[in-house]
Amino acid sequence: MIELQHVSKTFNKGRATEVNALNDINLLVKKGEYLVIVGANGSGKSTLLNIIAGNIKVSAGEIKIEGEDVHNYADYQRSKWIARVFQNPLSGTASGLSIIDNFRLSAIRTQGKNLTIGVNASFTKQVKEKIATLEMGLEDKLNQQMGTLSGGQRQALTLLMSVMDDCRILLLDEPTAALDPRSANIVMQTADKLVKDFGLTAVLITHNLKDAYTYGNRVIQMADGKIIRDVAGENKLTLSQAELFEWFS
Ligand SMILES: Nc1ncnc2c1ncn2[C@@H]1O[C@H](COP(=O)(O)OP(=O)(O)OP(=O)(O)O)[C@@H](O)[C@H]1O
Repeated sequence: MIELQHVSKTFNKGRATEVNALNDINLLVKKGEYLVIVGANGSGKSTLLNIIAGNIKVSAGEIKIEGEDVHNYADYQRSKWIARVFQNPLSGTASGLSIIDNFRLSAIRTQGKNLTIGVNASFTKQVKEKIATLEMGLEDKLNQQMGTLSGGQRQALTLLMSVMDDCRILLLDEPTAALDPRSANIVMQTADKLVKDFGLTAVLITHNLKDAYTYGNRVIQMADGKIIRDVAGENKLTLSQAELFEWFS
């Protein structure tokens, strides 16, 4: 669960370049909800995601994650709950390491000093089984360098790593913007499956009408740092693509 109360963010306060990126945002994303955020360039979508992730501090307001007040927590302190997938497939994984070493690194990051991970055969088996669910044939290439994989394969593996970490919240920041349509489809479908299978709370930023239409059970539109439209459940299902198209401007 993610809860924002009266959250505002001003960049460059007091200077000629001052921007009110977020204006008094109130938002409750319930456990298991898959929220899609749309809106024009500069409407505040990334700032909102960065504030949830802890990459930037709020100028005013409160933020709770899984019921805990994380107002002053940095991103690394929030990483036990939050996984994030960025636009650039290179950001989620280490190119020079193998697939299995990337999974080890990811597990060590969240499980701290549990050094058994590195030598544990059951860990490798577990990773292999998880990767097989992607149906990309990567389960037989655990020792292949991550840098040799396609962008779509890397994004799908990044998604898997985040759920193996036991994260409860998945932040998807235009995860398919740099991918060809086929890879983009695989990544979006993988994310959707993981959100459902693991009951994750997810937030997706997208400029893609089809993705906003197809995925998620709630959609909000941002404009000038505010949430100006918010539709969930049945009402999202009945929203037509033509109606949703209006939300992108
Ligand atoms: N670090 C920063 N310093 C100064 N201004 C910023 C900073 N980050 C964002 N802004 C400004 O805040 C406003 C909201 O930006 P934000 O990136 O959140 O919008 P967005 O909806 O994600 O846009 P896009 O769709 O183009 O990614 C914009 O006017 C932007 O220029």
